Amino acid sequence: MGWRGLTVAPERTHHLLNGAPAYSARFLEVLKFHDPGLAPAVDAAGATHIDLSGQPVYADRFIRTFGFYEGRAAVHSLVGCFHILPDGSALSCLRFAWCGNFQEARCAVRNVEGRYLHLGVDGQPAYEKSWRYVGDYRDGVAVVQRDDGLHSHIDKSGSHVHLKWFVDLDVFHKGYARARDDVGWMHVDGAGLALYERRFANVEPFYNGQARVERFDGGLEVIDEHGDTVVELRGGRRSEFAALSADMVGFWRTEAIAAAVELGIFEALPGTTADIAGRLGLDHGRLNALLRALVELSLVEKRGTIWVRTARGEYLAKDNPLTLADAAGEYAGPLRKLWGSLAVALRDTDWRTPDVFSDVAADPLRVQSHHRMLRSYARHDYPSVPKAMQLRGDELVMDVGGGLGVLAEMLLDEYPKLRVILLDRTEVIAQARANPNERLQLLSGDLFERWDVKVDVVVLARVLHDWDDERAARILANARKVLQVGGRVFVVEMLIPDDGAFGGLCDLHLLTATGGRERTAKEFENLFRQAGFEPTAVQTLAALPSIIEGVAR
Ligand SMILES: C[S@@+](CC[C@H](N)C(=O)[O-])C[C@H]1O[C@@H](n2cnc3c(N)ncnc32)[C@H](O)[C@@H]1O
Repeated sequence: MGWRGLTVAPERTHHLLNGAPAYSARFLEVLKFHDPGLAPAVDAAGATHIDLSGQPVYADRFIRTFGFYEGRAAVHSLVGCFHILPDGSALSCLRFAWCGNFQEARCAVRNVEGRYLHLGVDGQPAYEKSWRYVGDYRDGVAVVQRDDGLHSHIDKSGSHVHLKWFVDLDVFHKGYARARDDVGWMHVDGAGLALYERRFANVEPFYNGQARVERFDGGLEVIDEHGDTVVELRGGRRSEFAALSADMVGFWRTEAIAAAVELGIFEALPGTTADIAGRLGLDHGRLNALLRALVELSLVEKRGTIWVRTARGEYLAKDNPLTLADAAGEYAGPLRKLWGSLAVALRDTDWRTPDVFSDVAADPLRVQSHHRMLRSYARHDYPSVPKAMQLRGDELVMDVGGGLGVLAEMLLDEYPKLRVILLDRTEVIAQARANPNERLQLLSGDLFERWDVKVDVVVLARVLHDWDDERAARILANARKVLQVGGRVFVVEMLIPDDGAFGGLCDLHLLTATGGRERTAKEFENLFRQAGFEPTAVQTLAALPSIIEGVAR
């Protein structure tokens, strides 16, 4: 009988053979035997591997040892983690922060810089790159996660199996992999293409052509490879009636948040109800009602008798650099009023597009608040944009409709020799002047008038989505005029997919607020071509916006 007949005794101090101790030695702990007949064991001196007779097979001791896989075992030592061969010698001189087990002649490790990669059988990196995370190989393919959190598949040489990236991803089981996009889980084929349009809360791998999936309403069903229902295993667990009712009163949330901000609740925390009521001059009972609603919205919580802001509630504090306090007022006030005309906007061909920027300009207080709101979104969404743009670093960049200059400043920080011209409306430029930077030139101007400059790069961050195709094309035509052939344009915008509903409500928001629209990558590329740009790349970022890049022809 070989090592397969040995089992770990219930006390975990030795192994059994046919129910009797396989040897006389006792250990602090033993694990299962693996090929070639060695088991991890811990004695008073440390962690080692033992043979079938319970004898340590080498003299060294480690902090921790793991089972042999493909003739190599991971060990933790004082100088780091590495693999040993059955005689206890190190596979290579490399040391890691963590080592996995060999599978299919590859092994996942994390190096001391915190980066993951795969080793080959010689213990050396199997390819040059390193990743935020890597999984084990299965049938020659592994999942890797890049720094922006998205996942894809690589082969054993580290090359991409396809160029699709997903929020979450699994290895292939019988030709299909489980994958998740922003909407939900699906199955993809070897090219990374979705097998069907539906998305689910969860999916299992395909089993003889069918897979069990959980719908977003909690229902369970078995689907075929077209995503069609074969059999329903459990009906929806959430009531569609209740879900619809909750959607219809979505404004309760908008208004409760705006009222709390207006009353200064988030500045008055932490405190007891009596403290806050006293500070803000509010009725105790009504304040309590508001605080309870804010708990339901995960914005405050009660610790003992003290109300405190939650991590989410912190974003409503007015002194938070990412404050959404201004957004709360905008959404409950003027922007909500514009939504009230949605049916008119959709139905009436002569509906007049709102001029939100002139409306904002007409109220000096709203100029401040509206642009603080945009500044918070920019601070939140743009940190990865400058690096992703991969500029040379010495260009003159024009940030058109650049607002208070958040992206411009991020660009100047990333590229110390860069110069930026920021163009925006007069009242916005006046507010932007509060943050002078000698490499930043502020220019009052109009998106639709001639821009009297020559630059190397034009950036349009969340500008085109405010306008219909005709006006977006005019802005891009202006961008083309300030560039020479070879000059580059970067559009930073959320992309909506060719199929599917993602971004649908955002699209309606733009229609009501500015008469604008969200666009697919193809729609941007068409606009680029009309304006004399050749589309060159679309980069998806972990944050909401993508970067659509073009070169002036
Ligand atoms: C949605 S904001 C984007 C701001 C900034 N780029 C960002 O991403 O945070 C649109 C910007 O376009 C500016 N804008 C709107 N109409 C304009 C016009 N006719 N001329 C110049 N700028 C304009 C607004 O003032 C605002 O700063």
